Amino acid sequence: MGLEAVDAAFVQDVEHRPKPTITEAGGIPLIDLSPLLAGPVGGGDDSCCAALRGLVDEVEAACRDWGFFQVINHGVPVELLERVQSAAKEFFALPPEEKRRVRRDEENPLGYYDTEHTKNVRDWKEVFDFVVAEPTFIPASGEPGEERLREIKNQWPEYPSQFREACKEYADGVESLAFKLLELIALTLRLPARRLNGFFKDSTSFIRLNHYPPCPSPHLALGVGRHKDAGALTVLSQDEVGGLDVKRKSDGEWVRVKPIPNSYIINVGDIIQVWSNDRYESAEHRVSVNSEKERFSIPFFFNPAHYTVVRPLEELTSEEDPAKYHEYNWGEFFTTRKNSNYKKQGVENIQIYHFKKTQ
Ligand SMILES: O=C(O)CCC(=O)C(=O)O
Ligand SMILES: [Fe+2]
Repeated sequence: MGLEAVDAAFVQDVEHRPKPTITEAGGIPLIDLSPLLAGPVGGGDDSCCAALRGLVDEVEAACRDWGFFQVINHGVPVELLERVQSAAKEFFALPPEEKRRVRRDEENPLGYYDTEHTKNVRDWKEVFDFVVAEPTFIPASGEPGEERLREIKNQWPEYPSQFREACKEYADGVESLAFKLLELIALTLRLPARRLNGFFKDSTSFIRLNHYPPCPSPHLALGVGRHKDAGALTVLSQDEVGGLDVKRKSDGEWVRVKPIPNSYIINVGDIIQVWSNDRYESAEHRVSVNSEKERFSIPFFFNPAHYTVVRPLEELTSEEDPAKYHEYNWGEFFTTRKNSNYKKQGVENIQIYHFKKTQ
């Protein structure tokens, strides 16, 4: 990033700065997905069912108590991850002018950038974003009732030469894991396994390659400021350095997610919070940086089609348990959030609680 000392734009307000010591999150559930390797979530013979039921119970408790869990035996081939990790490392090691050839701008939100703001404070990171589905459409503006669409296009760098292929193959692998998790979550809500799949037909899912360079003032800045993920689910791979902190629901303490080789970190996003009418809550999280080691991570943001109207599922609401949210259009939300993260603004950006009904 070419910055020696921390520029004021990166400095967090005192109450949001990371403490010098942090608790390791021993309690974050670790879930073994091997019962899923046998076949589709909804089908299967009786021998798989006891294991699948056990798995559904574990996922339910994790979504309810944490909004976060880690999975192993997830079925994504490790070679796909290794290939995209080395492509990301090589890309971020390129000279700034080379990376800027695929820089995002106000027109196209995809590609390289190092100027993201979370809640109006600049993040200590550089990223490369690409969408999984080609073409991907979003509303032309975040204005309510906008009918014009705009295609957002991937921008691929010339170097490293295997970058595009590695990204695309990884996207396919991690997307199939996301669908399995979605089906498991549907089962935890006592819905048919495939109840939520249709929302992802024209998905706006995207993958972000994150690079957090060593930071001279890790007690003042954050790699990503505290936030909740706006989409349905996030499937994250982090390297061995560590730095992801989750706000523990039980006591509001920030706890560090321990890196586990060849695992994924899964978190419920705002859309599942709304669909489930608050049975599950998206957990607040952030990324701390350190002065010695750079860190790489790769989240897959599993997002529905832009035209999805997000509202509590009718199966999960009743007269006694009415919808806790006003409905909203996902494309509008997504476009508004993308625009506001691009530069510092005077006001808070769009948040899910803005749609909460007053009780
Ligand atoms: O780098 C990480 O571990 C998490 C990043 C994150 O939370 C995000 O990009 O939304
Ligand atoms: Fe996040």
